[in-house]
Amino acid sequence: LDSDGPGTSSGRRVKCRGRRQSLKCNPDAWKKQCKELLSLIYEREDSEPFRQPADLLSYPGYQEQEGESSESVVPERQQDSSLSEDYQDVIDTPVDFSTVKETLEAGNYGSPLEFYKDVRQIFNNSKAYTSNKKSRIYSMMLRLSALFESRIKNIISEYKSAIQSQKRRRPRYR
Ligand SMILES: COCCNC(=O)N1CCN(C(=O)c2ccc(C)o2)CC1
Repeated sequence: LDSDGPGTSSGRRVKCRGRRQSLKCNPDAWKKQCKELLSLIYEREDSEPFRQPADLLSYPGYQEQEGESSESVVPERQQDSSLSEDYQDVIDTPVDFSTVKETLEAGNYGSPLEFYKDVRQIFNNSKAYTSNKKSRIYSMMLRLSALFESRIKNIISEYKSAIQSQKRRRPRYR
């Protein structure tokens, strides 16, 4: 954590003086940060397969994209678009970004850790479902997961330090 100016000469980290509104101290800052991260994810084409619940009945196109060439290569899963039953067999907790977005906007996440858990489930489902590490959707998931992990770790560490500084500070009498 970077020092916060003169108050740190004694080596004590003075982090959350004065108003709670400053970014480092506000234990609610994570909500806006997660909304911004979600917008960034939606801007990426890589998120397209993960914005709606998996349903290959409406997206048979994915099976063509799995094979290298267009000839009758057996696509990753069944030849017909029955992936959705198969998908439900394989994946116990289906989740996609539309449900994560709704939960966040409804204020139903108590912390960024709960948000993180749901988003990581999206990626783990894709890992569990893919039978070919070179599949297009799998590579989209890997790129998106790398972006997400690089951004969520600061949101979570700022949240944890804001909570910590809240515990250590003297109780303020109203
Ligand atoms: C436009 O979005 C349609 C809804 N989404 C999906 O249908 N899918 C996204 C989830 N999913 C996979 O992660 C996956 C891994 C490997 C393969 C072949 O698919 C299955 C397909």
